[in-house]
Amino acid sequence: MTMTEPDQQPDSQCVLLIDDDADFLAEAQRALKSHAISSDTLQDGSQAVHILARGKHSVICLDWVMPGVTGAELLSDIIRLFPYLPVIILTGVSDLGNVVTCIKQGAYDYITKPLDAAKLVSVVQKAFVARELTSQNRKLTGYLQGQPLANPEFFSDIITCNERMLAIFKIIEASRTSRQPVLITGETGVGKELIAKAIHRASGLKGALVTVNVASLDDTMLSDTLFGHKKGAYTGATENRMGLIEQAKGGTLFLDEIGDLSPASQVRLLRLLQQNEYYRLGSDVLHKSDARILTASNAQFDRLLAAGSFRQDLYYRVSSLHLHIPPLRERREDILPLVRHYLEQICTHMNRPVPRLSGEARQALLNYDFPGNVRELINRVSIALTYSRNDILMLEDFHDLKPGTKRPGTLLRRVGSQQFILHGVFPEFPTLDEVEQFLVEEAMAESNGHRGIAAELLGISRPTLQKRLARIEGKRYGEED
Ligand SMILES: Nc1ncnc2c1ncn2[C@@H]1O[C@H](COP(=O)(O)OP(=O)(O)OP(=O)(O)O)[C@@H](O)[C@H]1O
Repeated sequence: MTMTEPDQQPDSQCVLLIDDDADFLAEAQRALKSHAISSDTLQDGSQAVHILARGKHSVICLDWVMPGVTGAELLSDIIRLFPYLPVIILTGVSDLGNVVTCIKQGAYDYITKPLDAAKLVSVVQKAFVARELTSQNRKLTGYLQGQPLANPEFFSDIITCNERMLAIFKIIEASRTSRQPVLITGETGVGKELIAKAIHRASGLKGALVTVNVASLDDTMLSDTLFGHKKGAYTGATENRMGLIEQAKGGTLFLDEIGDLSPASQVRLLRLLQQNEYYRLGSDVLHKSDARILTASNAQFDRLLAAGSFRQDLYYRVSSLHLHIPPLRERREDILPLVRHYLEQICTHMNRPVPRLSGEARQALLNYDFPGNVRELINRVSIALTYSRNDILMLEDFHDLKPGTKRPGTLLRRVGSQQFILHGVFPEFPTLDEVEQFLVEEAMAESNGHRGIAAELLGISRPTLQKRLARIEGKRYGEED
C-alpha cells in the first residue's frame, strides 16, 4: 500500500523530528524555530506512520539508532508509504557506515550527532525545496497525462484554447503552493499581467497583489516606491511613507518590465530576494518582507545576459520558475474567440447588438500577425465597432487588415486533449445551420466572391449555393426561412 499524496502541500512547512533523546529533540527544535521553521517531536517511532498519514509534515528527521522500532525499520516503512517525503537520517559519527545503506534505501540526506544547528537548518531547508519540486513534478506528470485543470476558475478571465497556454495553466496549478519567484516573459500585450493575476489567485495568499511598473522609475524613485521612506529622509519627505513591499505583505509583489532595471536597482532587488529584508530610505530599522515576488518582461533575457546588461545572479533568482507566453500569431486558434469575447464585452458596454463577422474579415483576422498581440486585437475590435454601425463587420472596418490566404490545417487542427478548433470559431457548440453559414461565407471569401468557384469548393451546384446565400441574407435581415 502507498498512501496517496495529500492534494495540497501543508500550508506551513513543518518537520517531524523522531529521536528517543529528549534533550536532542529540544535542541533541534530550538534551532529550527530560530529560523521560523516549525516542528513536532516524537520520542517513540511506533506512532510515526500514524502521524505522518495526517499530511501535516513535509520533512522528517529520523534517528538511526533507537530502542523499539529502529530507524532502519521506520525508514523502509516511510519510503514505502510516503515516497514523496524527504527523510534526513540523524546518526553518530561512529555509525557513518550505515549512511551509505540508508541513502541507497532512499533517505534524502544525513546529519551527524552531536547537533550542528546551522547544518540541520540548511539540510532541512534544502529538503523543503526538494519536497516542493517532487510535489510539482508529480502533479505535472498527472496533468500532462491528460488530467483536466482542477481549478479552471483561476484562469476564468484568460480566453484561450491553445495547448501551450493550457500547459502554462497546469504548471501554475501544480506550483500553486510554492512561494518561489516566477518570471513571466513574452511580447508586449500577450497577457503577462493576466498570468500574474492568475498566479496570485491560485496561490490563495490572503494579502493583496501589488503591481509596479519598474521601467518608469529611476533608482531613487524605485527604492522610495518599493521600500518607502522615513520622514525627513530627503527634502520633501514630510511624512513617513510605507513602501509597496509593505502593502504586499502576505500577498504578491508584481514587478513589471524588470528587463529595464538599472544596474543599481538590480543590486537592490537581488538583496531583497536573497535576504527578504530591506530598509526604508533614511531609516536604519530593518524590515522583513514575506511578499511573493513575481516579475515580467518583454525583453529577451539571453540577449540581456550576453550583453551584461542584466545580472546573471538576479536572473537565476527571479526565474525559479520561468513562464514564457507565446505570441498570438503562434496560437491563431485564440484569435476568433478573443475577437468574439471583446465584441461582446464592448457591445454590452455600448448597449448595442453584437455584430457578426463577414467571412472575409474573419479570414483576414485569422491570418494577421498581431505584432501588438491581444492588446492590438482589442484596439482593432474597438475601432471597427466605432466605424461600423452595421450588424455585420466587414473587412474594410478593420483598417489595414489584408485578406490573406488560408493557412492550411489551421482550422482543422486539434487543440488540447478534448477540444476541437470548432471552439475557436464558435463560442458554443454550433448548430448545423451555423456551420453551413460559416462554410458558405468561408467559401465566398476564399473564392473572392466568385460563386462558381465557391459552389465547387462546397461540392454543391451554383443554384443551391444561390439559395443558401439568399437564406443567409434573409436571416441577416430577420426574414423567416
Ligand atoms: N488570453 C487573454 N484573454 C483575454 N484578454 C486578454 C488575454 N491576453 C491579454 N488580454 C488582454 O490584453 C490586454 C493586454 O494584456 P496584458 O496587460 O496582460 O499584457 P502584457 O503582456 O502584460 O503587456 P505589456 O508587456 O505591454 O505590459 C489586457 O487588456 C488584457 O486583459
